[in-house]
Amino acid sequence: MEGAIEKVLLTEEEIKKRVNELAKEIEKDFPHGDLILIGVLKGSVIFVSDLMRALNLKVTMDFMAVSSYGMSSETSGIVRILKDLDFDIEGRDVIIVEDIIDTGTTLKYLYEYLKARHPRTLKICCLLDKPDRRRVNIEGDYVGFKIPDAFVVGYGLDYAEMFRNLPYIGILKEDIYKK
Ligand SMILES: O=P(O)(O)OC[C@H]1O[C@H](OP(=O)(O)OP(=O)(O)O)[C@H](O)[C@@H]1O
Ligand SMILES: Nc1nc2[nH]cnc2c(=O)[nH]1
Repeated sequence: MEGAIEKVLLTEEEIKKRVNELAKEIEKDFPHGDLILIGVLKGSVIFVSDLMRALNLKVTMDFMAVSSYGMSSETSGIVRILKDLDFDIEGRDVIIVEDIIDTGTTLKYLYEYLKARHPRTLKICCLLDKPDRRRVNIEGDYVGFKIPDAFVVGYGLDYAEMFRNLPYIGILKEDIYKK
């Protein structure tokens, strides 16, 4: 698995430190807690688990499953909802937790979809942001790291469902996905 990685972009330690900082920013904005964190499956599963444990607040957790990349390293441009929320979010403070904003297609779609359910507040927390690749206008409220335009894996992020379990974030060698 390690042989497929061109370069380690963010180490386990760097990610941990930044996740703790993001949790502090969220605690400052929502001192009374009672937040709903919505993890976006599958990529955000490790990030949302770590973020939730770093938050010293009352939080509940829900998940949506969406997919637009499938087995590819390029977006299909079509977001498919594979699992919807279990809870009603009307009148609640909600944070969408994502692993990455790339073209922005997934988050833009999700943001509008959830906004229509009338939460009291709706924020976006994403670990990684690739601003150079943006195709639609959407930004994170809490952003872990801005990264260059390269296809990254690890810490939840996959290529064809592999590499999610790497503890760090690495740039995938081009010959793996450009075959
Ligand atoms: O900004 P975008 O260009 O839309 O890309 C971001 C999305 O791509 C990945 O999801 P993917 O469709 O690969 O599903 P996964 O989370 O199950 O890996 C990632 O988890 C984001 O949801
Ligand atoms: N694994 C992975 N998924 C993505 N989805 C959008 N951009 C990326 C990326 O760089 N890596």
